[in-house]
Amino acid sequence: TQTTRPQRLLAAVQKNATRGDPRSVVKAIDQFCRQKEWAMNVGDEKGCILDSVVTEVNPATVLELGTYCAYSTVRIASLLPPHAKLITLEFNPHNAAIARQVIAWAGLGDKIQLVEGASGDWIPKMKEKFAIETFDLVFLDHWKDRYLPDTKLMEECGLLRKGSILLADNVICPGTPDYLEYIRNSPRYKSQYFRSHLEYTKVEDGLEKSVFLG
Ligand SMILES: O=C(NCCNC(=O)c1cc(-c2ccc(F)cc2)cc(O)c1O)c1cc(O)ncn1
Ligand SMILES: [Mg+2]
Repeated sequence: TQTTRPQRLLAAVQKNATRGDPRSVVKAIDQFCRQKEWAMNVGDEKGCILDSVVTEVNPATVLELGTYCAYSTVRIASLLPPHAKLITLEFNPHNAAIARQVIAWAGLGDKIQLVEGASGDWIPKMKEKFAIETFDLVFLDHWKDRYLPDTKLMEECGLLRKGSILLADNVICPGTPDYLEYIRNSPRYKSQYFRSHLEYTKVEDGLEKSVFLG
């Protein structure tokens, strides 16, 4: 029977990446997406911007919304300090199953907790379920119409502290107009746009980095 794109992406990781070497997993996925099939990973160009933000923030707690095949999950976790924790939420059970295997191949199982379900359901449970106070860094890369409601929900649930960083993918393509409007005009955030391109293409896209001012 026909395989899915996430299954073919996982096969490329298992074929071309070295077990326990997260950067080789990232490289294998980028090669697959450039040479074989496009997939909606943040990619290598925006990935370099993501790397620079992660190393600058040096977060102890990270929340990723939208795991997909765990490309950015592995990319972020490979840069975290020893006892840091990354929680990643994925709605789609098939994607989650593939992501778990990519994370395992990278050898990052002890840094990453993958949670299956809808972000709107899980965000209010974060504190009690995962003994989290606040997140130092949030990477938004899930459904584009969930960025704004989930950001408001994180504020309401006290998951952001003065200095928490939100980094949002795809603010141009596919686009998150309501989120951009809110975050750029809210007195509670200081925002900065990093211009780039949609993964593996020449189409404009970018990342929006926002500091929560408390
Ligand atoms: O997270 C869930 N989907 C992936 C979100 N990510 C995207 O949709 C996404 C899309 C694109 C993209 C860009 C151009 C184009 F022509 C087609 C797709 C790029 C990206 O970089 C993304 O991140 C999800 C699934 C589900 O069933 N329920 C809840 N959430
Ligand atoms: Mg994206």
